[in-house]
Amino acid sequence: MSYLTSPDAALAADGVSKRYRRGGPDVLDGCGFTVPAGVVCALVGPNGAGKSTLLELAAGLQRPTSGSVTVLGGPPHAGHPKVAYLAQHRPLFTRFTVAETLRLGARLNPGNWDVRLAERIAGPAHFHSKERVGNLSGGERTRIGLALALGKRADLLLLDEPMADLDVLARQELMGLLMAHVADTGTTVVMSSHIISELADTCDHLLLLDEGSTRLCGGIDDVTASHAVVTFAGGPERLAGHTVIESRLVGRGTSALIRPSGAPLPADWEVRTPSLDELVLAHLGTPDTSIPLIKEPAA
Ligand SMILES: Nc1ncnc2c1ncn2[C@@H]1O[C@H](COP(=O)(O)OP(=O)(O)OP(=O)(O)O)[C@@H](O)[C@H]1O
Repeated sequence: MSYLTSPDAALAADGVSKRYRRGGPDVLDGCGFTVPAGVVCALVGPNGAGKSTLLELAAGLQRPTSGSVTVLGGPPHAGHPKVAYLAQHRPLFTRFTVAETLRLGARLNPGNWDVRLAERIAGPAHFHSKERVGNLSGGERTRIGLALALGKRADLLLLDEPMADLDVLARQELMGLLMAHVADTGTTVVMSSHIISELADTCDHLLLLDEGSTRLCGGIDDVTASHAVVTFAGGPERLAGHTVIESRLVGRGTSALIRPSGAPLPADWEVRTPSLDELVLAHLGTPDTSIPLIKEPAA
């Protein structure tokens, strides 16, 4: 499947494969999608699906084995002035103090550094300025990483599990700051996470990876509206003609998550739109990747 790179795309991949070593497995395998500018995109998928690899390709820290990645209309490269990347392992200079780390952020982004936002996230209200980064906890390092990423005033924020090791209050505070920043600036965000319910509240776009391929990509409202949870009396043979993502017997009836064929559904069926959780779980439980599940980008 070919994905045309729209001029409005913040991030696009076309036939991207990635193999880390010769003879090794394809971590990404012909992956294609478009993330439009201005969206907050949830990047989801099981462990090992290739989410971090994809973000590293977009950040220019890895190169695809084949295919192409486009970032803000051009090729990705490390140190892109308009792209900020929060890596999963939060690489920071451990001997630096917190204050030195924020000063480095300012120095690396001359004329383009939001000192107020960076200080709000990781300033004196949170850290003693002489605290060494190497002594901080995982959640505290995440806070510093987010300060560096958001302070950069980037057009594209690539965030690898940004809330993973934060406590509940910090999560609420930093997600709130991130969303306010996005509302103010229109920054595009691609954010991986395993906590789908949290993403449902904050993201408007979905990119679902499984075994290195795109399973679903599109606006969350569009993607959920193109599916239905249906419940009816009788067996699964009544689902013929629809694309069945998941089905199970309930009592004497059937409950299923389907992509309706377009024909009117029988009047005796109960029908509702799935939640994002239901949709993602059902797709990840479906091994058949040949079903055309991906929403094509608009021409
Ligand atoms: N530098 C590397 N060298 C070799 N293999 C790698 C490297 N980085 C990742 N991999 C492999 O690529 C696969 C995908 O890893 P990746 O970290 O991209 O997945 P992920 O979807 O982010 O997983 P998780 O949800 O667990 O963070 C894994 O099997 C991993 O072992």
